[in-house]
Amino acid sequence: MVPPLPRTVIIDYYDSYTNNLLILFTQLYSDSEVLRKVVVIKADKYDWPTFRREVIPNTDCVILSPGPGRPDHPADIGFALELLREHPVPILGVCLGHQALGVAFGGKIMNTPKITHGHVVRVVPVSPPLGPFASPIWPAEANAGFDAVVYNSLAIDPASVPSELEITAWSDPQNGSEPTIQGLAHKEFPLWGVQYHPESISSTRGNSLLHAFLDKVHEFHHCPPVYPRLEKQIVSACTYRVAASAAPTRSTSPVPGLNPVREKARLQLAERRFGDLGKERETSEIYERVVRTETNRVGEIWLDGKSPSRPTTTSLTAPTFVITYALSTRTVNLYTPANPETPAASLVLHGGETFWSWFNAGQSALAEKVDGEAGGFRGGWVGWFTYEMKEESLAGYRRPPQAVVERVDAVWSWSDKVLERREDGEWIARAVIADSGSPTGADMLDWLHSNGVEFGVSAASADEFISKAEDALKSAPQPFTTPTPAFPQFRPRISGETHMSRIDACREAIREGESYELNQTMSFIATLPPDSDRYATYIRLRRFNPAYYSTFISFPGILTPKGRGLHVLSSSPERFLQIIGDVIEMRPIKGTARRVQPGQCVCVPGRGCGGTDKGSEACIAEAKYEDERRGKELSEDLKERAENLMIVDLIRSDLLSCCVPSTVKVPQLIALESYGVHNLVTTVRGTLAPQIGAVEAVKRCFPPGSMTGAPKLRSVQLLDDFEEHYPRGIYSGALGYISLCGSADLSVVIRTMVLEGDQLSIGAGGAITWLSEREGEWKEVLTKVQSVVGPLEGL
Ligand SMILES: C=C(O[C@@H]1C=C(C(=O)O)C=C[C@H]1O)C(=O)O
Ligand SMILES: NC(=O)CC[C@H](N)C(=O)O
Repeated sequence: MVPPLPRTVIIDYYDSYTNNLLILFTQLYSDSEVLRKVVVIKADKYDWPTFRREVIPNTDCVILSPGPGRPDHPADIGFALELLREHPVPILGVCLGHQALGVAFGGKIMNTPKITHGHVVRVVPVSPPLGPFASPIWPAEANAGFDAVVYNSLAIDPASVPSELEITAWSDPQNGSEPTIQGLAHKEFPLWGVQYHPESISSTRGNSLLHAFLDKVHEFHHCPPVYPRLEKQIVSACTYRVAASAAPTRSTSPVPGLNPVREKARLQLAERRFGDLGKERETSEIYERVVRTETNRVGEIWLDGKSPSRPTTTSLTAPTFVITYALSTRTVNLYTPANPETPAASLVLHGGETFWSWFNAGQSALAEKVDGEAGGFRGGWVGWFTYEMKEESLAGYRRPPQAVVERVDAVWSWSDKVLERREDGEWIARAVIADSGSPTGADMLDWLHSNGVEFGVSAASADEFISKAEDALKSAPQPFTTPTPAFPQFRPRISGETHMSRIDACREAIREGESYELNQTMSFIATLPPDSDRYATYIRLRRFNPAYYSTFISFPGILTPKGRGLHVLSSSPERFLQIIGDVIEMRPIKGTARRVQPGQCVCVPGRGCGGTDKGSEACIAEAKYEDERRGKELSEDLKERAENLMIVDLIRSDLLSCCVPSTVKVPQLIALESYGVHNLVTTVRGTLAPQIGAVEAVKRCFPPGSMTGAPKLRSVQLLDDFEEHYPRGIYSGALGYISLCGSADLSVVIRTMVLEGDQLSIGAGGAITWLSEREGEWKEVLTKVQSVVGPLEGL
């Protein structure tokens, strides 16, 4: 029987897996019960005297989360040792929390004999069973051993286990190394710890462990029929409880207390489908005719999505204004077509406002005014958040010394008119019509409005656009004549040796327990020769390396520290986050292997053509065989699978911060997808909690976990240092659309050329784990860059 749910405080040591514990709760209780009774609180939210005075009397049990660092470092573990020694309520420690239990009573920390992150090990409870494994709730058959995932560099030294504690489980020596302690229990008090991660997607018996713990908690409190609600002030300290903290910020209307008056200004979504018209046409030609000829625009956008084997929707549009944001001065600049090189207006954000909250409130207000079918890009925002926007999204982030130069840290442009090409080739013209006036009602909208910006166009203007699109589709095809010049040769910004020494530093940090995985990156640079056409360069890119998120975005007027003009030529294969209706999906990629290129001969003497008859049937068959072999090898590689699993668990936890807890699921775990390179891809999906706007959801998951490593916060801070605070910029950020209706689709910005002035750059990196080899990782970086820009200078 499942006991009534006690009030549970989960203390989060800034781990990226903590929220996943909520999933275990939802396997035993309903979402609404979990939302009422379980809170996640950051470890530094309270000091010990305050926690003891205000939280302890209002909680029935505590869970200590996993985390980076060591339980014998007060900076990492806060007041946990005092709490454990005083044990006013039952406590369950997970990984770092478990290690803290050992240390609190005198145990010592050592490096585990085999540092392992993201691997499944066999955990074997001692016999006769003790602690949780002796509970009547715990399935007896699991005492023969069960599979669980571990993420640890450190462990309690078995020789140091204090006499008050007993070991409840070991890792199976058949795991290939000396057994390590996997469970501890206090002999007298209800204090338990597990070294493994019961909440990982690939662990078994997670909810049995939680059930056994809660049963113990219930017994400790003499089995009351029901537990009280959590106090308000504890609830408001909770970090995942979406409804509490997601209310739009500082919206200036409606007036509280009044029935909301249905505002006059509404936005209609109009569409015109063209059936078979122009289905056979080249997208580039229509783009040139419809978008590039537009005069009232600040740039051009081609959300291309040119995947060879996975059809995607394409959107073409000429944005009518663009806003940029600079973190260092907290300034928003507005550029309009009247003078695309000088901001028409600037605004400094004040107080607790961030660009995220300001944008979210504006977009949420817009979404409320939309009439028409949601889903996909219906007009609205296209742009990106650079990696540096983590400064305003990541709770606990220690800001670097402010950059002297004012960078362009976020860019979002607006489009009312979009020409879409559906997956099946059909063209659709879309327009946002505002015949009843432009909406206001949030700071962002009011500011834009006061600077002459209108959302939506008149019905007449929409008709004009539809006719223009129709004319283009009906026009006589003209062959593409723009020459597509070769890419300039890129060179690494730092040497391979330097990158590899940073890899060593990453591994050292992992050895010390500071991180489980670090996505270390660097950049490659080139100068675009004068007279080069960036559009033509993009055309070359989409031929050379078509990808699911292929994109061309160009703002010639924006001023960057490297010169005027900011352009993105992207061939990212990776989805960061998609929202359709209330379904949110993320698709992290981890695990990359080189493919056999079309026409490449990989035959060796005795196989295929033996290297003597390139292009022959035997040669082609061997190339196919070798390509598949590389894919299979990647899928079965334990190191690559572990890298992927680590990010999957992190992404689940990110989604739990904005979704209804029980809805966060992994429909596809570690699948092979092969486009320009072979990749391992996982799909994680959930239902967005009510009141969470699209921008807020992006913020809660930003920066993309596959570009940081895990745990996210500590890994990001370490990488900042290792990468010497060189800004990653658009690379590693998120790029795509946020439709005014609330749908969104953003890629993780990888495999992408960024052009600022005439300076081109492309970033690349890879996940470093304890098992990484510096040469292999360096090669992986080169593989990724070469898949986009071809041969590199001097390499
Ligand atoms: C860091 C990059 O890629 C990331 C790292 C990957 C990996 O380690 O296998 C795969 C895809 C991306 O999430 C990059 O392409 O620059
Ligand atoms: N996952 C964890 O909690 C890790 C704990 C500790 N930092 C270690 O590496 O062992």
